Amino acid sequence: MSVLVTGGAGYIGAHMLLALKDAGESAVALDNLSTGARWLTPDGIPFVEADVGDEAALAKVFRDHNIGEVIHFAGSILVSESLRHPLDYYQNNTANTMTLLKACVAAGIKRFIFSSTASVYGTPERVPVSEQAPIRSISPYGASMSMSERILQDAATAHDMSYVTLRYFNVAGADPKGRAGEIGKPTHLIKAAAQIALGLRQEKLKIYGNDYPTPDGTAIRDYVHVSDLAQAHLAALERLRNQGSSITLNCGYGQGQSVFEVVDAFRRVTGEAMDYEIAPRRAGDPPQLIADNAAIRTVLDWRPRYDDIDFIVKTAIDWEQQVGKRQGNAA
Ligand SMILES: NC(=O)c1ccc[n+]([C@@H]2O[C@H](COP(=O)([O-])OP(=O)(O)OC[C@H]3O[C@@H](n4cnc5c(N)ncnc54)[C@H](O)[C@@H]3O)[C@@H](O)[C@H]2O)c1
Ligand SMILES: O=c1ccn([C@@H]2O[C@H](COP(=O)(O)OP(=O)(O)O[C@H]3O[C@H](CO)[C@@H](O)[C@H](O)[C@H]3O)[C@@H](O)[C@H]2O)c(=O)[nH]1
Repeated sequence: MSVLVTGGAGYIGAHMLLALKDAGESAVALDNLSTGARWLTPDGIPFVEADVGDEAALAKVFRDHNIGEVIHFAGSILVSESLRHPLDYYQNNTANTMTLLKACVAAGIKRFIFSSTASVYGTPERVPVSEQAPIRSISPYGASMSMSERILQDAATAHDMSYVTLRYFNVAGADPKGRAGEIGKPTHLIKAAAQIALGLRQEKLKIYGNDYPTPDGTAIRDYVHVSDLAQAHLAALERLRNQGSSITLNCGYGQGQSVFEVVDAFRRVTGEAMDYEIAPRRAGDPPQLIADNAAIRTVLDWRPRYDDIDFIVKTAIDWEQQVGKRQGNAA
């Protein structure tokens, strides 16, 4: 049996494929290459170029490959973009997830892992935020994902499917062996800062807001290394295979860094201070998101290996250096 990884040519999906491959699992990647790239997927893993909104294409994948489980990463991920294009976000994250679930039910898939997000909490009343906190998204992105969570829950209950929904906090860094990393537009803080630190972009880092109600005025996030996140999915898979019940879990380290603290980590890692400028707050950004991760540590026995902001920053820089070279070679 193989694991179907949707969004397998994307940032987190590619790391998941590496983790599956390293664990000796058989996997199939599916991606429409809207933000992902075929070259990011590891060698030896079958790749299907298709859209998760295409029910016929999905039925064919389930027919052609012996799929036992689905891990669903395909989607649109940017909070600020979702405010400008809400309908695209509801289409890609909610409607297309529903199509994927219909295809799974038709194919008799019994185990499903869903990539959700801390954005479902909106602006939490207190941090660390637990899974029991109210769902109060403040962006179409967050709302599109919380709706998918609910659709998955209802479909699973009715169709004898079990699932793990993982609410990721801010995923960052790159494979420590340099086999994968984040590609595409540098909108995420750590990717943007890594490019600036390497001189790949001749501009100052923009810090979106220094007037948040946080100790240094900049927004706080719980940055989780992408390889630790991939390991959490392997543990989730094991839970489902051992007949564990469906569950929704936060995936973050339980500690936050402000934007200034991330800038400081870059200084420690590179030995040079980074030039920055203060810009207005970015719409849709909550002041603080930090995970209460007690549940995932207990239920999945998740033991992060890379919960160190300097290590995250280092792997992000190493990856940008490598991708910079690759693009230089391609030019
Ligand atoms: N990166 C983060 O910090 C973060 C945090 C929380 C949740 N998530 C969630 O994790 C998932 C993966 O995010 P990522 O950071 O790897 O993003 P990404 O953009 O790198 O990967 C998404 C992949 O899905 C593909 N895709 C998009 N729409 C598709 C469709 N309709 N059909 C087939 N393929 C499609 C893209 O081409 C891309 O390869 C998303 O659901 C995202 O919301 C990410
Ligand atoms: O150039 C930049 C980029 C970001 N930030 C700030 O850095 C923090 C983190 O921003 P970013 O890295 O863009 O991530 P988020 O907007 O927090 O969103 C990410 O993390 C969420 C979970 O918390 C996921 O759901 C989203 O998919 C993912 O894009 C925020 O306060 C931003 O305002 C800057 O100050 N300058």
